Amino acid sequence: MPGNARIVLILGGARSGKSAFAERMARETRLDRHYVATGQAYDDEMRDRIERHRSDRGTGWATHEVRTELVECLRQIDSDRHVVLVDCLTLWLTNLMMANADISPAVEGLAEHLRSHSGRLLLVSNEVGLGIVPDNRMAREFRDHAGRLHQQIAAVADEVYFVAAGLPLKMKG
Ligand SMILES: Nc1nc2c(ncn2[C@@H]2O[C@H](COP(=O)(O)OP(=O)(O)OP(=O)(O)O)[C@@H](O)[C@H]2O)c(=O)[nH]1
Repeated sequence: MPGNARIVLILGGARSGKSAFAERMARETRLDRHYVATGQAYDDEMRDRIERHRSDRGTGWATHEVRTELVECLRQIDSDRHVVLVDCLTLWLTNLMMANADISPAVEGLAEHLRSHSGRLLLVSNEVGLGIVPDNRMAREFRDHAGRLHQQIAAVADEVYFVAAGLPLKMKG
C-alpha cells in the first residue's frame, strides 16, 4: 500500500478494476490478508462471479462472508499484523436495506469504528450516482444512501481513490 495509509476507500463503477487495484494494494503490504465479502450467491450468475473473484484472488487470503454485521467482523479481525479488504460497501448497504435496518446509525457505526481501527483497511465501493435518475423509489433511495455513505467514509479515510478503466485516480491523501 503506497505510504502508510491506515484506512483507504476505493470507489469505481462496475468492472472498473477497483477490486483488482485493492487486491494489489493489499498484497503490497506483505501483511496477513483478510477478505471480507458482502456479496451473496443468490443466483447462478452471482455464484459464477464469486467463483471468478475467488480464483482471481488466488490463495493466501482468509475469507469472511458477512451480510449486515460488518463492524462486528472488522472488530474481530483488526490487528496491526493484518490487512483487511472489504468488497464491497454498496452490497453491505443493499443487505442493510433488505433487512429493513436503519441505515444512518449503521453507517455512523462504521465511520466510528474506522476512527479506532488499528490495522490497515481497504474498503471497496461502487460509485452508483453518476447515471440518470433511477425510475423507481428504492433505487433512488439506494443511490442517495450510497452517496452519503461514501461522503462519511471518505471523511475518515486517509486515502481515497476513484478507479475507471482500470486506472486509479487519487482523490485524497
Ligand atoms: N460471498 C462471497 N462474495 C464474494 C467472494 N469474493 C468476491 N465476492 C463478491 O463479489 C462482488 C464483486 O463482484 P463483481 O460484481 O463481479 O465486481 P465488480 O464490482 O463489477 O468489478 P470490479 O470493478 O472489477 O471490482 C463483491 O461484492 C464481493 O463481495 C467470496 O469469496 N464470497
